Amino acid sequence: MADRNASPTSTSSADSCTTVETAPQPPSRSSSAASPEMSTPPTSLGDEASVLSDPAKADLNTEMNAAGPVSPALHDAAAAQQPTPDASTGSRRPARSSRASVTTYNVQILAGTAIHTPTKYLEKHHKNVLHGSLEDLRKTNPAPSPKRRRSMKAKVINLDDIDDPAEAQLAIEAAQAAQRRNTSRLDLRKEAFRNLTAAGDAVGARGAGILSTVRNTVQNALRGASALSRSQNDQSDDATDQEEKQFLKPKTKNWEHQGLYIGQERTFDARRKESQNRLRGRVVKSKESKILPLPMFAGERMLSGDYQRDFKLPYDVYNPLPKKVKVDGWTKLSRNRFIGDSAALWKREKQDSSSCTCSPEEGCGEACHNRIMAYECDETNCKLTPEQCGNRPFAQLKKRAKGNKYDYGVEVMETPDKGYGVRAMRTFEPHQIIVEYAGEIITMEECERRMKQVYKKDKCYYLMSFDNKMIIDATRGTIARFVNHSCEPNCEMIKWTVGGEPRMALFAGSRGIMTGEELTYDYNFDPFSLRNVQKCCCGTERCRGVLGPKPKHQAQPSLASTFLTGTKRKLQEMFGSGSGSSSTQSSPKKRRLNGMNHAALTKKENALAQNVAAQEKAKKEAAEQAAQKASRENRALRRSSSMTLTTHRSKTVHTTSRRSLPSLLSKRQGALAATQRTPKALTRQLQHKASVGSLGKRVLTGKVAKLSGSRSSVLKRNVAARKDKGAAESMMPPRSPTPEDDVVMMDEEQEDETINITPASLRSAKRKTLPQTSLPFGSAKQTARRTSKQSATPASRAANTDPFEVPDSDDEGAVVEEAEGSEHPTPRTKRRDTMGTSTTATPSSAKAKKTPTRKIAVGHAPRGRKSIDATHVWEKKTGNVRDKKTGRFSKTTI
Ligand SMILES: C[S@@+](CC[C@H](N)C(=O)[O-])C[C@H]1O[C@@H](n2cnc3c(N)ncnc32)[C@H](O)[C@@H]1O
Repeated sequence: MADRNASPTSTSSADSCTTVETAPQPPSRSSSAASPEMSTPPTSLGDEASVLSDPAKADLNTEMNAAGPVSPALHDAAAAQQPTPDASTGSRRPARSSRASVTTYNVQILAGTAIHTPTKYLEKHHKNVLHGSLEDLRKTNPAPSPKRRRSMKAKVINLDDIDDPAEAQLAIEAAQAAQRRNTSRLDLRKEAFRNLTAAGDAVGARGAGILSTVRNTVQNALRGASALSRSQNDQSDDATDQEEKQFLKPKTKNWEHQGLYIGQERTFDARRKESQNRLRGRVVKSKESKILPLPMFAGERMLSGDYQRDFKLPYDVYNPLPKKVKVDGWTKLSRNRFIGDSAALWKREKQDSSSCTCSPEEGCGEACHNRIMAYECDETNCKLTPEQCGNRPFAQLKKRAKGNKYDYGVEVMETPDKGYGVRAMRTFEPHQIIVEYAGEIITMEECERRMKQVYKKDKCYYLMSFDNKMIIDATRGTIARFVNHSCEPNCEMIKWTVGGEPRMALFAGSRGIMTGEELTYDYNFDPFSLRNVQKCCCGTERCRGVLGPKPKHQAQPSLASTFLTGTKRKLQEMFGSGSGSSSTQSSPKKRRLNGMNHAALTKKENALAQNVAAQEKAKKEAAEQAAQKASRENRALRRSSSMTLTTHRSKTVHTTSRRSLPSLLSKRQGALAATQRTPKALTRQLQHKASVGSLGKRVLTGKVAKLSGSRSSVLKRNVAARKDKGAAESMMPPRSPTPEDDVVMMDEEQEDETINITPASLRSAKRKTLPQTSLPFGSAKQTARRTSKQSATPASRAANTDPFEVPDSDDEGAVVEEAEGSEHPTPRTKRRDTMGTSTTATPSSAKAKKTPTRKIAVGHAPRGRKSIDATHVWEKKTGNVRDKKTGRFSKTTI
């Protein structure tokens, strides 16, 4: 070991393999150079103690300064003094480290792939091999400051000064590393200088002058280079310090410096797609002024108009959920799946063959037929390409699902009081599709079974009624199942037909959706039983308090609906007085209401019930108001009935004018026609009217008689009575029909029709009345003729007889009628029908006979006026002029 220690000191890093040359040893020390141990330098830290214990090595000083590398000349000299292994004796090749002149390279270092931290510096290594962990070392010897480190570099470190062997080792390694850094470049320069000197020697005195100039230049350059190198070193140290500082400092967000509009041009519209914004930005960019106006002039402008703009918050500002929410017990399905019998029972309706006729310019926009009907366009029903067509929301959704999560655009979130919810991760345009509501399609029976058995303890239900009386159960379904209810929602759940199949999806409302908004829609929730009524926590201004059904739209009460609300049945419904009646029992809605009433009484302390009670109260108040209104109407009805009936009894016609009577009669016929359709309803109505008095009873008898078969007898009697008094009547001053008259008639008719009238039927009736205005007079006349010939029964003909008209024997089969309720009588064409009785008809009335529902519109003045116009047109067209006295038409001969 002693001999080995006497070998030329060279330390090598196991990892770097770079030979570090140290000062040459005096020859005396290399006396035992031939010793084989000499060529075995300490290669492991295990040898460290022996190395450091060697006095020869302990004396060794390592130069650490930048100019430290030994010149090759010196190096060569030293090499010359080095004992060479005895060729004769040395059967062994000397160790590589002993060949001081040989420079070894580490390919990893040269390639830059070397690991920076040699194993020996690693914590574990130090712990095991050295004295304690690096951490402890660091504590006892705190790292020098960068300044001190620099000064240390300039110093020659005497290893004797270092007590701690580990630190000594580190110092040596650091010195070697520093030397390595500096030598490579400087060695090249020195090499160049040496070559020049050698060249000068070679060329002799002649070229010495030139070469000395060159040498001076090189020397200067070298000096500059070394200065540069030093400054570079300093700079690199500074850069390292900077880096360290950067590393320690927490990262700052861009938006903290640049504001909420970061990356958003002035033209940015948060509701548009990124691509659209980019496109828009490119167009408008050139116009934008880069200089901001002074605030004193711009304040108002910036607060309003074009300058007011939405911004998009960076995701990490609004995202309070850094972690993805994991929902237990949710099996994700991405499309509908039939369960049990549902597949067999499902009626696959063929999609209507209607196709849109949009042009590429229109691009299936708002006016697209398919869009209006909530049909998705595809190649079978739209001739545009997918790129041109703007009505393929489900296809769009499919494409989005393949993109990243921001394309998909929704994520589950946790709400404070509603459990999970769904939030937008992007903006959505108004009415843009967001996510499909898909799940298991089950039958009603299966739904009931699941409710009773599987979900009986659940508080959240994911059931939604679907097409074909089926239910979508999204307990296993898409993320749409988590969308919560709101009384003022920002989305809508809409059923679409896609490729002939119905599908449900959530669409953005008319306001669009901003990034980060919670998505909601109105559940219009049917709780099935009071036990399921849930308190609503939507927190909106118009919150209904419970997850209950939507209140019916409070439309402006039309004249017809006003009368509808006045009927007995409606009143009974509202007051619930007829709770024992079959009609009340049969209505599930009413059953629910009654149930809710009962529960509200029993659960006094329950806040939920209070809400329900409040709703009930509001409903009752509304009903009371309606009742008051109805009683006013009833009074009017009584007055009017008694007036009309009085005239009948006393056989004096002094309350109806010549003009109004026919219309009155035709209205009665309308009522009669209605009674034929709904005898039960009439009976109820008559029972109600019976309470009016004895006169009412007469009417009641009469009407019941009609029901039993002799429906026209009463009218005939009345007509006869009127005929008797025709002359007297014609003398009477004509009385314009009062609103009360109209009320009576409308009420009668409405009451008769009540059972069958729905808002839809009203609408359809309205629609049916409209075309008459555009009906060509001639065709109407023909229709009327046809109608009178084909459908008029003797009874109806009798009923239609105008008591004030003298039958005209000349015009056989003509139909004559006066516009009902018209203030201006329509010129009448009077024809005798085959039975010898005359009927009246206008274009409109002719049609009315075909469509009895039009009786609802009896008494509308505009119809009369329009008929007049039509007659005039006909007169003009045909050249026939009506004789006002006879009412006949004759050809004008001018
Ligand atoms: C279809 S789930 C919606 C997702 C549900 N929040 C969850 O955590 O799974 C319907 C249930 O959510 C709750 N919910 C939805 N909207 C609510 C609201 N506005 N107020 C209170 N609860 C609500 C009710 O419990 C309801 O039965």
